Amino acid sequence: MTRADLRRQLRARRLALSPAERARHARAMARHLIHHPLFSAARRIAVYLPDRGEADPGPLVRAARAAGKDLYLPVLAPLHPRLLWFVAWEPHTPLIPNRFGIPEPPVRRRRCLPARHLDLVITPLVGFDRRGNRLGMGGGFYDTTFRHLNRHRHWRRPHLVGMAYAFQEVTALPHASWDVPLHAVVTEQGLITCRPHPELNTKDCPCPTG
Ligand SMILES: Nc1nc2c(c(=O)[nH]1)N(C=O)[C@@H](CNc1ccc(C(=O)N[C@@H](CCC(=O)O)C(=O)O)cc1)CN2
Ligand SMILES: Nc1ncnc2c1ncn2[C@@H]1O[C@H](COP(=O)(O)OP(=O)(O)OP(=O)(O)O)[C@@H](O)[C@H]1O
Repeated sequence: MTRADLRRQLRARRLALSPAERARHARAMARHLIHHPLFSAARRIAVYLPDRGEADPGPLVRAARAAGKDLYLPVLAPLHPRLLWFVAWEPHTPLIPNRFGIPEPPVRRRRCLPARHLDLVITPLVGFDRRGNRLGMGGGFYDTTFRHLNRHRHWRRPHLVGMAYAFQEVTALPHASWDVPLHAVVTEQGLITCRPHPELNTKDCPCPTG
């Protein structure tokens, strides 16, 4: 099966969930994450606004606000085809649809945070495997934005955690040189800590520069 076929199939399955199932799974995902050190240790957390059947970070967002965390949303960087900026998101922040129709806050320089200053990034995804390979919407946005995690082995932040339904897991996704592996994936069934290929395992090994 090609990547495009796999995307189509998994996206259709996501869209077929009922609103009640979607809401129940979203609450379970939040429960699994808020009891995990990845969440408790994080102060600056990026989330996303769910689009066309994506897992809903809503309950997690409410818990994060209650816990006093700072929240950020991805914004398509102007003048760059594949880069995301992260902009502060408070309850009153106005939102404007981007070119894909996904709402985003307006870019104000003092509200933008460099991606490497985030502690935790909750990423949307279409498919994932247990090595942390991620199939996204095909824009290469998250890989481009967090490529420092591959290039500089001593940079551990932010932690990238995918949010997905358990049925979005596939046995193995092909790995491209620019893919930035996910640290973990949270589904309605629990939190999966990913184990990258040994030769790609840059984050769990003791590192002289780290
Ligand atoms: N909710 C959410 N926000 C997000 C992402 C995401 O995957 N989900 N992104 C993650 O990167 C970035 C936006 N990337 C996106 C890439 C493609 C499409 C999309 O709808 N593609 C169309 C075809 C594109 C076209 O022809 O214009 C499609 O697949 O139907 C949407 C978002 C930033 N924000
Ligand atoms: N570092 C890079 N160098 C060159 N091309 C890249 C790089 N990152 C991404 N791309 C391009 O972006 C395209 C989409 O990448 P990929 O299929 O991995 O996106 P995705 O992870 O599914 O999408 P997204 O992160 O936006 O949800 C690739 O086909 C490739 O052409």
